[in-house]
Amino acid sequence: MAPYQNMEEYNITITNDIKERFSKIIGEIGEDVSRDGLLKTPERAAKAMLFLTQGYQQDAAEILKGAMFEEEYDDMVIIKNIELYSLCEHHMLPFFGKAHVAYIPNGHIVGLSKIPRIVDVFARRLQVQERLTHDILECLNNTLKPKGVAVVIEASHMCMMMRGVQKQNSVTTTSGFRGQFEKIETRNEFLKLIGSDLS
Ligand SMILES: Nc1nc2c(ncn2[C@@H]2O[C@H](COP(=O)(O)OP(=O)(O)OP(=O)(O)O)[C@@H](O)[C@H]2O)c(=O)[nH]1
Ligand SMILES: [Zn+2]
Repeated sequence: MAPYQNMEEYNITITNDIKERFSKIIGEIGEDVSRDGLLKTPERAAKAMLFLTQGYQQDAAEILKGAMFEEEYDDMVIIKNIELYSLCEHHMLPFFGKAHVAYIPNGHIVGLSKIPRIVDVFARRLQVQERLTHDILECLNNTLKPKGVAVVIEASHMCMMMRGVQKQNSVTTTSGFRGQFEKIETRNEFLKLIGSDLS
C-alpha cells in the first residue's frame, strides 16, 4: 500500500495491472485480443477476479464485533443453507455449495446477517474447503466466544467436474465442531436439524 495515495488509486492500479496480464493470457491461448467481443474482456475479468477475492481486504472478526449483543439465550442458533462461492487454491476454479453454521451463545448473540457475511469473507479468497471450514469456525469461536460452534460445508468443485477426474455428482462434506458440539448428542441434534446424513 505504501506507494499509493489512497485506496482508490491502489484499486485502479491493481485493476489495470491484472487487466494487462489477462490480455496477455487471452492472446497466448490463441485468441485475438483486439476482436470486438474481447475488447473489454481483460478489464471485466480483472474486476471479476478482484470481486471474487475481496475477502483479502476484509476483517471477519471486525464484522462480527460490529453486531454482538448481550443476551441470555443459551440454546442452539442455526443458520443453514448459506450459499457460498469460492475459488480452489490449486486451479483457481470455483467450488460452490452450502454452509451450515451453528453456535450456542455464552452471554452474547450476533446479528444474524453477520454469519453469511463472514462465510463470504473467507470464501472470497483462494481456499481449500477444509481451511474455509476452519476459518469460519475459529473466527466465531475466538470472537464470539460461544459455548459451542459448528460448521458444515457441502460443496462441488469445478476442478473435479469440468477437468481432471470429471465427476459431475460428487459432493465434498467438511465439518468442524468446538465446545458443546464436541458432545455427540449436541452434534447429532445440529446434524439432524440441518438435515445432514452425517449423524
Ligand atoms: N483437499 C482438498 N483438495 C482440493 C480442494 N480443491 C481442489 N483439490 C484437489 O487438489 C488436488 C491437486 O492435486 P494435483 O495432483 O497437484 O493437481 P492435478 O494434477 O491438477 O490433479 P487432478 O485434479 O487429479 O487432475 C486435486 O486432487 C484436487 O481435487 C479442496 O478444497 N480440498
Ligand atoms: Zn482445484
